Amino acid sequence: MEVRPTSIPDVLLIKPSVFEDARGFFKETYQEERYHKIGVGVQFVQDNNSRSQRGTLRGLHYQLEHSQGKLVQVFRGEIFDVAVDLRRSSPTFGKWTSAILSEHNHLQLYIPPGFAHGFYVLSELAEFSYKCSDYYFPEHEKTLLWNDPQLDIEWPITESPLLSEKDQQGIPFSNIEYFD
Ligand SMILES: Cc1cn([C@H]2C[C@H](O)[C@@H](COP(=O)(O)OP(=O)(O)O[C@H]3O[C@H](C)C(=O)[C@H](O)[C@H]3O)O2)c(=O)[nH]c1=O
Repeated sequence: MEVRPTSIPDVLLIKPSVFEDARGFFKETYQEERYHKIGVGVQFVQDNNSRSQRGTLRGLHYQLEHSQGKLVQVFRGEIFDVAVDLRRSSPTFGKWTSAILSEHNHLQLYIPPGFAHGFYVLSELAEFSYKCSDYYFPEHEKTLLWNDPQLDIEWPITESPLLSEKDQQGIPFSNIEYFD
């Protein structure tokens, strides 16, 4: 297992050990003791899975109350994954970091509570799977505008993305509620 730094210290890029043989491969996608040791300091309580077609952009979402830490990964396809630091007291407040996660690189991104999260699908199809450290509370969910000019996220977008109704009406960074 390898842990790689990202441009935001608390966001970790993790490469699990992958054991390949003539049948295919095996990897542990989560192991509490080992992940706590490398800094994944949360207890996960919910697993999610979404499937998206090429050009889909989901995000940028966060729960202001019941903020969720997330361990995200892709089991099919490839995505451009983004985390935005919304913790006002953080030295990287308002900064974003990204990673290409794919079925081939096996990379996982750990995003602690206090961040907005989203991704853009680069492959024909993306099977996205992630662990959350708190439950889903739709009443507390917020959507940060994915293409907010102040954040200036460098999405590798080739055409206008496929967005949900909710994501089309994201709130600009200057108007959202942040974490202390
Ligand atoms: C997130 C969630 C959604 N849902 C239901 C609510 C809707 O009926 C349906 C689709 O929800 P939504 O359009 O919010 O799904 P995404 O756009 O993939 O949302 C996720 O997108 C970004 C990438 C995230 O990081 C968040 O985990 C999450 O907000 O699933 C549930 O029942 N439980 C849940 O935990």
